[in-house]
Amino acid sequence: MEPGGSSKSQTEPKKRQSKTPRKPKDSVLEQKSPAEFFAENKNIAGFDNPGKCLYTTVRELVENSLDSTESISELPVIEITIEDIEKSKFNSMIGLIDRDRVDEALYDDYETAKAREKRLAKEARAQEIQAKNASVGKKVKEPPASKTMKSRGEASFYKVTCKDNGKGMPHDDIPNMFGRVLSGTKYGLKQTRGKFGLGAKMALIWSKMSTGLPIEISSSMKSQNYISFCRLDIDIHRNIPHVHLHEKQDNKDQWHGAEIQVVIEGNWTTYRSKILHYMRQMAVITPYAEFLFKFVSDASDKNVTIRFARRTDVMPPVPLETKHHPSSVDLLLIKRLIEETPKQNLLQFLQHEFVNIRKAYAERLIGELGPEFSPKMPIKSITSQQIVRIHQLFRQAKFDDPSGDCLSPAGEYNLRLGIIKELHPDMVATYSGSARVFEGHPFIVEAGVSVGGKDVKQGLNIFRFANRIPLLFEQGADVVTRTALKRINWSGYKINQTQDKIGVFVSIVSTKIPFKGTGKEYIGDDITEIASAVKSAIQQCCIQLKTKIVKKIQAREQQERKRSLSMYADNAATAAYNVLEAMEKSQASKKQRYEVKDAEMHKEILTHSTVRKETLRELYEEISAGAITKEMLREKLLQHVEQVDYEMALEYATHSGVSEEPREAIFIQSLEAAEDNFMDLHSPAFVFRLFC
Ligand SMILES: Nc1ncnc2c1ncn2[C@@H]1O[C@H](COP(=O)(O)OP(=O)(O)OP(=O)(O)O)[C@@H](O)[C@H]1O
Repeated sequence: MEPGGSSKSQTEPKKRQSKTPRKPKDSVLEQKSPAEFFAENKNIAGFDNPGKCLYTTVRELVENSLDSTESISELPVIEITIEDIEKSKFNSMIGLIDRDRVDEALYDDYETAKAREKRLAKEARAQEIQAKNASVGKKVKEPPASKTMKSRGEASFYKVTCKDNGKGMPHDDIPNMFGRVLSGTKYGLKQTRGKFGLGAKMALIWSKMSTGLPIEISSSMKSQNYISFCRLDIDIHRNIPHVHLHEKQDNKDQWHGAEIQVVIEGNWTTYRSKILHYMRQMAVITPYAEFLFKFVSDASDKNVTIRFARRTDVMPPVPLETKHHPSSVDLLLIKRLIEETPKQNLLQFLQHEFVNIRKAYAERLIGELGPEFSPKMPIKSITSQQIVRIHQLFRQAKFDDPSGDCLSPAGEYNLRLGIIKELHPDMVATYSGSARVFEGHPFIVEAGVSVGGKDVKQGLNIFRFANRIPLLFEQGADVVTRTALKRINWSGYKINQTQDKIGVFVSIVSTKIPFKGTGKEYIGDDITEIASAVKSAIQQCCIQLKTKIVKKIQAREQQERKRSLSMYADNAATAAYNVLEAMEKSQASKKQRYEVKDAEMHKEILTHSTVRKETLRELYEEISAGAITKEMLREKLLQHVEQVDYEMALEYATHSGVSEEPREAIFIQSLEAAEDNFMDLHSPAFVFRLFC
């Protein structure tokens, strides 16, 4: 179709078809479409209540945008706007005329005159008590919110828009991508944020349930001369898109990407901080992206605009699609692979449809399967029974672990940058573990531990990421929280678990994140492989931090010693001078020579003074002539403290191996920083990325 043209899609149902025959007359059996199932159980996809629905909608759209931009290696520029839609504006959007209440007593928030009087009296009493408490300096509690605030049925509506500079979508695929539950492009074995083919559809289902308004999608792929525009909702019973408008429009600016707009019921007040937290954490794990977040409402004092600026142009490599590991497949999957493989015989099938099965190993496996199997047997002739035999062998045989090359971890460089950018900690250590494996799926755990910083509370502040998605809910049961709380001996690393402001960042990437539930909120603590990798990554960071902390403590102690010694210099000089002066006066009368041998303090002062005289007589002469003053003694004492401090620092540096002056970090920018053309140099204190 040409730009400007419009059509009703074939996927639009005919009116009379919209009701699926539920069950034959004499049967008790019922069926549900996936869309119906998720509409009825929307909490399992993170759509629990209006506030959480707003949060999850933002999250699903942002994550789709990131997946899309990264799939074409484009530095992400993502704009998210939540627009508060007032009731009358919402009504006019759906063509409903505002109507004043006539029968007040019908409403949930209606108060009889008596009830109102009672409430006001109660509120006045509470205010009085508060005023009294305040006047005697007692702590004043926030007064309970007035009951007249909002009626139960009064909802808030928001237009959520997310625009990206990603890959866009093929024109004809858009209706199914947004209007058919469990359809997507991320089902392959690959590390992606999205997986289920559900998120965007859930936003649409929620909009249909709460506002009845359709979703709008604009999209253009690279070098496409048109923009696809699609307005659609979903036929829940049949799980098919219901397209209102699907057309091609001019793309004068050669824009590529997608813009999704959906109007839903939500609750900004209760989920504001969660949404902002999510954005902030997304900025930590994605420092190469630029996010512009806006909340817009008629009350300008409530409006929010936050730009999370891009801090690096270095993007993690694009995750690669990989093949199944023999230990991770089940009967169904083997059957599906057999049906779909282009390979002709069993040998080729084993070799090409799985990782870590080379030709010689495939031949050994076939030998082990038994006499009814042979390398040349046609793959399509394999029976269900034979599939069971293959499965049994796959479970028992030894295979090398998958390499993890297909994964795309954030990288220590980006993780560190993100932490520094968002938290400004006093110190930070990062660590990237090597690939490990869980049920045939490779995974990599990276961790960062920071101490101190801006907006960080005392104690453990845990930040969890899975396939570079921040996880904000169900923290208590998560493997990272449990490990940090129970399995790390913080004090052993000189970190005070309750007093210090500790940031613990753990990012796990895998071809399959074993989330508990479909809500992608947390990873269980019951997977030993993951739990042990998380523990060791955090410990590695702590080891680095301990070195830094010990140095810092020693420097601080030295500083304190120096400060207190300097503090006493004045008093000590006065005391010593007074003693000397008194002695000089008494000696002047006796005119006796006096050798200093035993007065410890005097000896100390004299030893370190530049005035080295053999006898006190000379000293007395200098005192009486005013050549030695209190001020001079003080100066000499301070010089001595300075000297001792320097010697100690030197001795410490010799012991701890610091042989040079402190260094400043410098950044060298390569002129042609080709992708992947770099190497990371690791040290306990930093990671240096060298571009070739
Ligand atoms: N902003 C976008 N740019 C390009 N393609 C998109 C965008 N948003 C969605 N899509 C496409 O629509 C498909 C469906 O998205 P949806 O959010 O429903 O599921 P998903 O991202 O595949 O998985 P999950 O439910 O786990 O998030 C995606 O697989 C993707 O191909």
